[in-house]
Amino acid sequence: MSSKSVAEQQVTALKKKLEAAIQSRSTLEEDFSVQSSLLIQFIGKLSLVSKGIDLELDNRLAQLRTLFTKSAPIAEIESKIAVITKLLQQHSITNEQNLTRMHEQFNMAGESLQKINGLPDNVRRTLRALLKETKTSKDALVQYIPLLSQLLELYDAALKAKDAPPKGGLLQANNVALAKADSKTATVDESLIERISASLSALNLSKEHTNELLAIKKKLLNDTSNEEVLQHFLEIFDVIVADFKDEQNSAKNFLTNLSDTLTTVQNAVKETLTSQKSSQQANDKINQKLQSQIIEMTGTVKKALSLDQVKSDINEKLQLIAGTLEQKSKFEQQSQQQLANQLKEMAEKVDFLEQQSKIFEEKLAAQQQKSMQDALTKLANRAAFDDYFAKAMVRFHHQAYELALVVIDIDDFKLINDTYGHTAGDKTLQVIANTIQKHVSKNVFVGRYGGEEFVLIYSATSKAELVKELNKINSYVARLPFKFKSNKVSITLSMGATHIQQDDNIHIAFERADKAMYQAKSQGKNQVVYLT
Ligand SMILES: Nc1nc2c(ncn2[C@@H]2O[C@H](COP(=O)(O)OP(=O)(O)OP(=O)(O)O)[C@@H](O)[C@H]2O)c(=O)[nH]1
Repeated sequence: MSSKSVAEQQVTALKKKLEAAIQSRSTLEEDFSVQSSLLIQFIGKLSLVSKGIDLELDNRLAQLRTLFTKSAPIAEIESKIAVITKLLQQHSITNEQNLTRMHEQFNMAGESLQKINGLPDNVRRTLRALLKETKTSKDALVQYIPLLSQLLELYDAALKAKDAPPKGGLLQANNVALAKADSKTATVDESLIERISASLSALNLSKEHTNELLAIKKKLLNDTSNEEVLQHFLEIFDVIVADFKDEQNSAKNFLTNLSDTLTTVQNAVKETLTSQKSSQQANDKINQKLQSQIIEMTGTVKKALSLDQVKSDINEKLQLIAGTLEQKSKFEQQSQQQLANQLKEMAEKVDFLEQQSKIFEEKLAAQQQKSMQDALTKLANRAAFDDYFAKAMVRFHHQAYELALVVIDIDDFKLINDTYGHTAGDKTLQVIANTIQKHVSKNVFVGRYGGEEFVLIYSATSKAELVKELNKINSYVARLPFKFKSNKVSITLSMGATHIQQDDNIHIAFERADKAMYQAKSQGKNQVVYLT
């Protein structure tokens, strides 16, 4: 074959390759254009979805779209995508946080609604189902929208039920706060008054203020409008504030007296020291005078020429010395008297101070005792019980002994309050407290735990003895001749008892005794239940 035909063949082959290359490039370009337009569409949709969420994200997506339309270099497109990816990651984190917050807020709002009294049954049921459904968090915020709308509907239903006549049970507390204008006619929240009355009984004020408080409490229990209740609450606050002020003043007075007395004693000591100093100086002067008189007399004797002259000189000088000695003795007497007076004065001041300290100490001791005593029943209060029981538990864990705890609750006490009034309830509490105190064995701790609950702590009593004694107390109480509004009433107790076990702590032991007491209630009340 000639060299020309070889060249021609090569050219033809090259042409073919070129055509194939052009063909595949145009296929590639077509593919790229199809994929670019797909990507542009995708970015367009992404922009639509994320529109308004973040201005920067909006702008970046728009820029990316433009880069694709202009077929910009890949490197430029890549850097834009990196920025957008970062922004999207941040949004994903924020979204997670929002989701958690929304979940919590939703549940809180639902639970708040659940707590409202008097919610209609259907609303309560739907709410319970709704809250059950949202117990676990949703995957997207958008899923909360229908749930929120349901919750709003329930709130709406609750509000409508509240407005519906009669029985203002629902949202009653809000009513009281909101409708000042209606306060003259709104129903009085009796449970609130009962709670306040019970808390007032636990206050330890001075006798005078306790009487004032009792008078207001009496009025409070007869109040028929919220306005009166509010007025009496204000009066109660005034009495409490006045009592605090008195207490503060009495402590302040004592401290002022103490400070005055100390200042006086300090001054007296200072004066004594000064007068001692000045009397020392005066004494020195007299001694010097005496010394010079004696020296002078010795000189005169030496210089004297005749015995008569000596006699008369000595006589004269002795008189002078006697005078000075008399002066000295008078002066010494005077300063001793002065010193004795000053010491007496000081002793009186110290006595006075001692008396004052004693009074204050007694007052402090009484105050401390009061703070550990329940004002109504005069039994040990909750704080005293906590203290006593904690110490008993420490002793028990150091060396085990028969330590038992009893929780007592008066049966159907609310009924006494509701039927015969709070004052009758208070009286009942006092009588029952006295009866328990009177019939428990020696060395048993008796306290009022709060409300109509009492606690006993036994330190060396077996189960059999304990249950026997509790049953005895129960029957004493049941036989008490209560009479309210000429009705004979019998009051009973439910008691829960337990002995402390080696691996008990305060809470476990108390819970067991409390559980035993509730068991006594559920088994029909008026009985003792012992749990091991
Ligand atoms: N008078 C008066 N009542 C009090 C005092 N402390 C608590 N209460 C009332 O005691 C009552 C306790 O009632 P509930 O806890 O319902 O129990 P209950 O009526 O005894 O019923 P059970 O325990 O089931 O037998 C409430 O009415 C309280 O207001 C108080 O110091 N004085």
